Amino acid sequence: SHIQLCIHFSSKEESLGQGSFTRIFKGCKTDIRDGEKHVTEVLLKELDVVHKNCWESFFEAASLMSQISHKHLLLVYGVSVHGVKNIMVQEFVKYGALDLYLKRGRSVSVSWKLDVAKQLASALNFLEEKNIVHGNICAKNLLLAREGDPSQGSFPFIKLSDPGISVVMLVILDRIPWVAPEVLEAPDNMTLECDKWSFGATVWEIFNNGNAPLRGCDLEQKQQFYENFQQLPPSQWTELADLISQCMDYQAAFRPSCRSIIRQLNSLITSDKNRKMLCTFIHE
Ligand SMILES: N#Cc1ccc(Nc2nc(N)cc(-n3cnc(CCO)c3)n2)cc1
Repeated sequence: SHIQLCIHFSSKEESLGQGSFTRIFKGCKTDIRDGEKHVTEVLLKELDVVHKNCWESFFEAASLMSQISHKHLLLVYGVSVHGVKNIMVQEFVKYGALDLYLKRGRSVSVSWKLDVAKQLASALNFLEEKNIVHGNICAKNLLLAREGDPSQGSFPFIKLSDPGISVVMLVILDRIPWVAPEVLEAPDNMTLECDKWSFGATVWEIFNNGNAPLRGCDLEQKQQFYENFQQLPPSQWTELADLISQCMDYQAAFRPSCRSIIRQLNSLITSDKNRKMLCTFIHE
């Protein structure tokens, strides 16, 4: 059914931040259904006017997300074109982008991080089953809907955001080390395996307080990273480091399936529980 979508800026609040070539604002949308008014908080993602030529890619990202629905995929209500303004209307996710949340020094537990990684893996598994490539898996595109408080037994809840402007548009080098190396050769044949590479880089971010891998490296050094088949600095936790390096295998075909990723995450979760039990046991 055609949902009447009339967007109005509740107030043109200052930008909440930005994505690539976009600025984000908080707004609200009013739906009129069977004569009743429903006002919903929304996130307005506005494509910078200077990057208007990317509007196809911007809308491609929006339509990707609106075709499918899954609990860990961001809900995209629609798009609106006002003159030169291209705006994507998304559900407003309470705590925003995960990288900023982690950088703000929130101390979160290992089990919190593993739970987030597992939620991302299940979103990837869902996309893989539909043979849909996301193309921009990274902590900036993970949105935190619930903080979770393990002492209360509640867990975090994340939503995977739209991929944003396609990697072909962006300076591909800017996406190293999230973009799989084979994409540099052929940018338009992104495969499901590319998302597995990005999954590895994103888990690395989650376990490094949201800090971007290769932070501070210039474009030359980023290119060297791939040319020399380098790996990210491994975690002390060998099993975690193994999972990340399996995902970031330079041979796309060797990267693990989503099922294998989820299986390995489950065993990390179990060994983390055992470690905690052992610690409490020893301290008692
Ligand atoms: N302080 C604060 C605060 C900011 C934002 C939100 N909420 C929200 N909801 C969304 N649907 C998308 C995003 N979002 C954030 N950064 C990007 C660009 C990278 O994707 C997208 N943020 C909540 C709190």
